[in-house]
Amino acid sequence: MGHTPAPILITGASQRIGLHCAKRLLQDGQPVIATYRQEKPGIAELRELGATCLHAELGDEAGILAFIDQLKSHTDRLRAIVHNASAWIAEQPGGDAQAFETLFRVHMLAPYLINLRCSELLERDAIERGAPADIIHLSDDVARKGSANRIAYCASKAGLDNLTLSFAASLAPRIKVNGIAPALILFNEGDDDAYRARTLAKSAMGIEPGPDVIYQSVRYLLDSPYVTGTTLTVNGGRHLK
Ligand SMILES: NC(=O)C1=CN([C@@H]2O[C@H](COP(=O)(O)OP(=O)(O)OC[C@H]3O[C@@H](n4cnc5c(N)ncnc54)[C@H](OP(=O)(O)O)[C@@H]3O)[C@@H](O)[C@H]2O)C=CC1
Ligand SMILES: Nc1nc2c(c(=O)[nH]1)N=C([C@H](O)[C@@H](O)CO)CN2
Repeated sequence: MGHTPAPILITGASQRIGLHCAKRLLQDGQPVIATYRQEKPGIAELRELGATCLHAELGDEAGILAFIDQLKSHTDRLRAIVHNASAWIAEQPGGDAQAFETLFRVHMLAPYLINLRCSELLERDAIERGAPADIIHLSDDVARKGSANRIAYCASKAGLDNLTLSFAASLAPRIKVNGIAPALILFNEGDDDAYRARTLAKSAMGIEPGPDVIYQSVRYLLDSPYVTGTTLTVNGGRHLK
């Protein structure tokens, strides 16, 4: 029986939501393995807090497989996997096959291969603890209705929602698999006032909530012994307008 809790893997944790959730989990006393693509100040922060930070290029198969090998050289068990890494790419006129493929790989192929090849690490922890382990997919509320200007992004997130259902059926009862579908959580630096006003008006709550609402959702899913195959909508009531 391992005395130290098994780590939680969070992909794309160098900034914003992933970084916030990694820091909150570390504050909870939970070991974290964080992936990054570019060395950013957030990675130095996580190292300072004791996280293991591993480089991962999740936009191509070779990078995904290389990361899985690297991960397995660092741990033989995992409490949970949070698939947070994401590229928010808008459509180019006429489409861009390379962008489409990158979105598919980051949002679907990486979770697919990591889940299939690392479920043994989750099962090992679940058996040791006598309680289920977790996989959490960060999706997007926009998958519910489609997106006129991020068609490929949205389709890849819809595919991720379907992976949640299949993996939940396949991995129960030792591993729960759920999604979180946010709408606006955090604006980006370049978002101008007009865009911000338009976006805030799209939800019933009309606020930019910040990343802790996602950590709260992650915490709920980790702590529930019964919820699986579910995608939590964290959208401020966007579907009501
Ligand atoms: N922010 C929001 O309001 C919303 C967010 N979401 C979802 O929540 C999650 C977190 O959102 P947010 O924090 O804004 O995400 P970001 O746009 O900040 O992206 C998170 C990380 O993904 C990593 N990433 C991107 N492409 C790759 C790649 N090819 N390989 C490896 N890593 C990659 C980046 O790493 P690096 O910086 O090191 O390159 C980045 O730091 C995402 O899945 C997003 O789709 C959904 C709806 C709303
Ligand atoms: N990978 C990302 N996905 C999304 C982002 C982001 O910054 N990175 N941002 C959004 C927006 O919040 C959008 O919902 C409203 O501006 C959606 N997905």
